[in-house]
Amino acid sequence: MSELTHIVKNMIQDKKDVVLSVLFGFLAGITAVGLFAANGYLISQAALEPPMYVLIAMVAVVKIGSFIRALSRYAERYYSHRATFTMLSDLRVYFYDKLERIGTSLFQTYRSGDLLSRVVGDVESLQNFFLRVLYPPIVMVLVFLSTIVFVSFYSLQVVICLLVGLILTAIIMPAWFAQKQKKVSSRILEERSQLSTDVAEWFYGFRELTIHQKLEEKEQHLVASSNRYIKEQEQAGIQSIFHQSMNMAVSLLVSWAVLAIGALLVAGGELDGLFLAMLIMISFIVFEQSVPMALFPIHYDESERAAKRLYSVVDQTEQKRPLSTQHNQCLYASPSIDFKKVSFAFLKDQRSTLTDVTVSFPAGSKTAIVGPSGSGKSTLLNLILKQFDAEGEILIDGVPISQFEQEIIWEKVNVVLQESHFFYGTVRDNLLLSDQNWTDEDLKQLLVDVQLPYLNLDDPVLEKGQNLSGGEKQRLAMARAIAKSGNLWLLDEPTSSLDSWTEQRLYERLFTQARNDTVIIVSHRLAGLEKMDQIIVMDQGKVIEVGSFSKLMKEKGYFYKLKQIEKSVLQ
Ligand SMILES: Nc1ncnc2c1ncn2[C@@H]1O[C@H](COP(=O)(O)OP(=O)(O)OP(=O)(O)O)[C@@H](O)[C@H]1O
Repeated sequence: MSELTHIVKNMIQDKKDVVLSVLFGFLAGITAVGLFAANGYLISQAALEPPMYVLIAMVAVVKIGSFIRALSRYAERYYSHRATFTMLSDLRVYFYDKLERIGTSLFQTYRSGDLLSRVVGDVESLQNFFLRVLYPPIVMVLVFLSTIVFVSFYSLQVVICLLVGLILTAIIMPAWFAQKQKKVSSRILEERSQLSTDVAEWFYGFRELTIHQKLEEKEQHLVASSNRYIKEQEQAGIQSIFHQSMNMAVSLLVSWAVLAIGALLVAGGELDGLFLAMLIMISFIVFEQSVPMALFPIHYDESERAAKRLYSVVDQTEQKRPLSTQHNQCLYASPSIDFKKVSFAFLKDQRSTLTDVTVSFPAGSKTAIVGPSGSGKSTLLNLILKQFDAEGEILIDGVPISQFEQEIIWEKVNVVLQESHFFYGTVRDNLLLSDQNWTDEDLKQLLVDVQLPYLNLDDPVLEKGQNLSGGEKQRLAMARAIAKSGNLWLLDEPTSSLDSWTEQRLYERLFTQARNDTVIIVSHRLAGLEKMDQIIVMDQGKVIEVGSFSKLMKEKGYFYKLKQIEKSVLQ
């Protein structure tokens, strides 16, 4: 329930639409009852041949009633849908904001398709929360209470009959339907999430599936997933129609009961026959309010599950929120970074990716991190980006990293990771991702500087940079980092696909700009490291050597051996 309470609180911020929906819903319901009551009375009066003006006046009342009912129903739909759309849009923004904070560590727990299904599908499911769960019962109770007060002036027996009908159609039967529907609803959510996950994997892995000739097999799997989802939906559709019909049948039986009770009362002289048709008509229409209650538990259950699934993702972000933001000024200057006994494992109870790492990156220093694949180099950079929480202390300018907003760090860091994403658009669009203030002239010069003089700013870039070579992507990513005005550079093998000549030009450009900045480069290549202030050598998640190039070569340790191997391979 607590998750739905969040959503109710969220909706109450748009109080006006909520109140107007209830108000017009009540007006539409009560005018419908009044209209039918007037019709029933009119029929009975007409049989007694009253003066013409009485009939004309009553027909006029009925006409005005119909008009008010239609207008109120329209206003109710208008305000309730407006409130719903506002709620959905607020929810999307809220969840996007939360997901953005947690970043890539989200994928430790969720597959991308599942996340998509939660953020799109589950938010979509919540549209029924207001439209079918929150306000219709309020309107129903208000209309029923008003009707019962009116009917009590004519017959207490009919009041009891209506109350029994209300309890049956609005409480007992929906509760029974809910039991039956629960399993189906849960299967629908599971199948939707599975389908969404399969579709996402199919798209991401399309090329590999084609090359390994597994496309057809995967397609069949996808079709099977889709068929299961459709079948569950059909099942749910059939059940809900059945439940509505059952509820309607019971409400008609109640009307028959009103007719029988009314007839007995008229025969016994306890009720004026003039009002019998009116009471029957009232019982017909008043259950119009309770028939949709057949679907109330289904929508309630669906909304609750959707809210739970959404908030279970968000709760993670709450736990990871930084403590305070009071030190966010530190990153305006080139920062120093210190790791003190830092250990980290991606998953609990699994082997450590980093173990007792103690290392310093002084302000304005240039550091290279080298070591075999899988030794934890990229993970170390990711910890500086606050992508994950680690044990031990990470300090930026002497302040614990937990006290920095993740966004403040990202804002001030120039990053090139092993894989960079490129968006569908032009070269200009992809460069301006970092800083919108660059002029076309500056951007053209930047392309020349990163050794891409042949690219035009208006050249198209396809989704994920499909029309760019690996080396072009790396140079564009570097240009994007250069276009950003941070003082801390985190570069993870930024030139692994480049030839040595281009690589050297690129580094010249980079070091000219980053003269006073703190630079950390992860590299597999050992050439050109003489210029670095320090080299950190990692192996199996541990820092095994630290020092300048000449110091490490003199010590003839691990780095020296790596260098010898590289030399022998190149000879
Ligand atoms: N998202 C992840 N979830 C679980 N384990 C991961 C994840 N990313 C990396 N690892 C594991 O952590 C270890 C260190 O990975 P990391 O990418 O930091 O190494 P690296 O030294 O940068 O390797 P490379 O030089 O190949 O890029 C590896 O054993 C890897 O399998």
